[in-house]
Amino acid sequence: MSAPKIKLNNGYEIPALGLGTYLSKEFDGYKFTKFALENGYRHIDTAYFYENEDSVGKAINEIISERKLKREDIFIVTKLWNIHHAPELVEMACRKSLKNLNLDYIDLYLMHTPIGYEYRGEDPEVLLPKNSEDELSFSDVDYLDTYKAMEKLVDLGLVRSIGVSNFNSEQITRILENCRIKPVTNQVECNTTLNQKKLIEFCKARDITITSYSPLTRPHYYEKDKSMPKPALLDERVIALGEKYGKTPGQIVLRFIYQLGTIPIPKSTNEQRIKDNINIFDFELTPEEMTLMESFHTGQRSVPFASCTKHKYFMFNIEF
Ligand SMILES: NC(=O)C1=CN([C@@H]2O[C@H](COP(=O)(O)OP(=O)(O)OC[C@H]3O[C@@H](n4cnc5c(N)ncnc54)[C@H](OP(=O)(O)O)[C@@H]3O)[C@@H](O)[C@H]2O)C=CC1
Ligand SMILES: O=C1CO[C@H](CO)[C@@H](O)[C@@H]1O
Repeated sequence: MSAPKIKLNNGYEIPALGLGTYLSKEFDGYKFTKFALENGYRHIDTAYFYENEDSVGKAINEIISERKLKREDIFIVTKLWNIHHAPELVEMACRKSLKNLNLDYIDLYLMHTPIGYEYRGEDPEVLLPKNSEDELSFSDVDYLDTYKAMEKLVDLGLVRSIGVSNFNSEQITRILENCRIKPVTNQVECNTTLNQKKLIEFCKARDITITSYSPLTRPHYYEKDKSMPKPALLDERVIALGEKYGKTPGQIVLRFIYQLGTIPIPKSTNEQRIKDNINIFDFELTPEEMTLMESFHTGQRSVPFASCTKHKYFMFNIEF
């Protein structure tokens, strides 16, 4: 099965579900990206920070050279990391991602967060720089300046679309009031525990899509630590809905995230689950079932960026 496509505000189309790749490193990043592309996925989410752009790119290039897909069939998303926010670093960082991916353009380049970290140069490169108190060492680069440098990447043809990730409504407004090229998406955590109804409505009114990360509420986190948000796929009512539709609980959750009007990017390195996770476009939850799925909302985050709360651009201080 493949995902339908959603039109972006710049005319390009994004497949309505993608493969997440955080923690799918090296051979896994390669093997499961390739498997996903062979099984209907056309949208892959990676990031410079994940250190797997090379593995993901290897899978994409093999699929193209084996003539299974063409480059234009695949929508590849990667992200500018927080150490590269200074405007003079943005083009270099993008070119590094392109080199890692071994591609000549990126479909969608996102600013990973509005928060900049200290840049310590290339040798050695430090992705999570710490100060003497062992806290993250921030930079105070204005994300608007970073965004304007990203706009130039579109002019250069290095990226087709740009967007943001982990931005709140005020930060989105500030970008919209000052940008030349609108962001096409805001990639944020969105799942049953944090269903983002207000941010979805806010972005929709401005023709910005929401891409939903951690759409399954990170079941592997809850398994290890019961203080983490509980994934709805463990709930007996969701299991019962799965039985009704002949779907797994994970498919019910992903269908809910899709029916909220967002683009889920579930991560999996399990062949059966990779196939299942995209097989959600042949059934529909009723309004009553959507209400049930909404009842799991508590607002608790799986990815709270707790080490960034002291930064002036910390994004989760306001309601949405
Ligand atoms: N922009 C940002 O700041 C962020 C972006 N992301 C992106 O979003 C992607 C997805 O989010 P992520 O945090 O990985 O969390 P997810 O909610 O996608 O959860 C991934 C976990 O769920 C398991 N899983 C996958 N499918 C199923 C299923 N059908 N039923 C039960 N368990 C399942 C996986 O195990 P298994 O592999 O064994 O199937 C894995 O352990 C990331 O990989 C990344 O690409 C994530 C966080 C932050
Ligand atoms: O993309 C990401 C994956 O998850 C990490 C946390 O576990 C985040 O820090 C990062 O933004």
